[in-house]
Amino acid sequence: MTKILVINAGSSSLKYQLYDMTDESVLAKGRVERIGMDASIIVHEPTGREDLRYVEEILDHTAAVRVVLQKLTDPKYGVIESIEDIDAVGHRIVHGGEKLTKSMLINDEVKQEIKRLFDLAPLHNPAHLMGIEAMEANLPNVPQSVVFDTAFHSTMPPMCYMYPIPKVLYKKHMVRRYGFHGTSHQYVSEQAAKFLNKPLESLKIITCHIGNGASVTAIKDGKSFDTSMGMTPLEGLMMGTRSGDLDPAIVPYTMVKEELTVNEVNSMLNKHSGLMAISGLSSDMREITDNMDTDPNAKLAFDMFEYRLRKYIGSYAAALNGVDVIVFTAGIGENSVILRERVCENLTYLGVKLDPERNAVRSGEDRRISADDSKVEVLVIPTNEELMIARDTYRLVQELQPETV
Ligand SMILES: Nc1ncnc2c1ncn2[C@@H]1O[C@H](COP(=O)(O)OP(=O)(O)O)[C@@H](O)[C@H]1O
Ligand SMILES: CC(=O)OP(=O)(O)O
Ligand SMILES: [Mg+2]
Repeated sequence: MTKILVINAGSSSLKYQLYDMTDESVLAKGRVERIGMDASIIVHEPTGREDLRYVEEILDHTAAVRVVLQKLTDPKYGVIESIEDIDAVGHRIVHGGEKLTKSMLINDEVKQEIKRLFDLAPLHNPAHLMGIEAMEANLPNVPQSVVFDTAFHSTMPPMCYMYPIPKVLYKKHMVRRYGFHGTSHQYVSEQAAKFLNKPLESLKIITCHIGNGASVTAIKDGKSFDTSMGMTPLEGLMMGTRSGDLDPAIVPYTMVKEELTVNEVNSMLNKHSGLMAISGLSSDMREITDNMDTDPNAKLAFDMFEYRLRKYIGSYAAALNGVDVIVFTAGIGENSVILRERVCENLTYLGVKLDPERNAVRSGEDRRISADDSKVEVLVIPTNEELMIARDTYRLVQELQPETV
């Protein structure tokens, strides 16, 4: 029971990693992108072997799952002999709501609940269910588990998760803050404590997961106290294509002025805002930083992104009454030297002192980027949501079949 396949199904993509849990090694990973469009891109990277990349029409998630299983067992590019060698499948699920607060094996009730939450994560949950059902169709006898982005944040107190609006909306329609990227915030906070060789419970930590989707979490006693995403992954920071926080009055106002439907305004805020909207250039931080010295729109996009992130860090330092550790992670957090520099140069009032040489190092390792005399430890910890999902899945299948342990 050691080979665990981890699936992260998005609306138009499906990412996968196959682990051997005897030593937590990755046997292969890859992704199918542009599912349902005319030219899907397939990337398969078996460890220690030649990578494969090609274009083919993949109509839906069931077809994408078939491609993944074929690649994993392919005579040339495969890493296992048969799909029977896969012992369990773990799925990332963005929204678990109030009921699904820990990782679990999939059953009909769990699937129903994921479905009930479609409205709260319209970009993510429908795709996850497609991924689950496609896997079930292809591997009917293999146990499958779900690991929720929201789970780590279920420790938030009501003061942090309630919105100051009529309570009936919470009772009737689940309107409250849930938070996301929890698997990542949890992983990097645990790694940070290990790196510093200090008990996790003794640290006040602010974790910044800055990828295409981005969120900040305030962690105390090893638990999520507050986080920047809310009922949906739209609240909080400015992101690649998402607005993050704004005056809610903008929604009805623009709907009236521009004659937008509910779907159109949702799409505007989720898919056509953020870095993309302000720069008019790209949602990709690399393109923004490459162009910001010459393009004023790219500069404004970067400045807003950085400023909004810094304000959250400041407010979470207030929420925790101080901060011992700031962690940067995910695509931008791990890679953008300039973003980390700009954020930290304006946090000196907290006692943050960045070491520019350490900050400039490019590496896939956990690392300190603050100076030795900084009052706050500033770390870069590469996230690994897939490993967390594989670990939880492995634990759940072991509990299921204790005789094989
Ligand atoms: N070297 C780099 N410098 C700056 N930004 C980078 C670099 N590499 C990746 N990124 C940024 O990371 C973001 C994607 O992050 P990622 O965590 O992969 O997002 P997601 O998982 O939400 O798709 C993009 O904005 C991309 O530009
Ligand atoms: C919750 C969320 O925003 O996820 P992602 O960053 O993968 O879009
Ligand atoms: Mg991500």
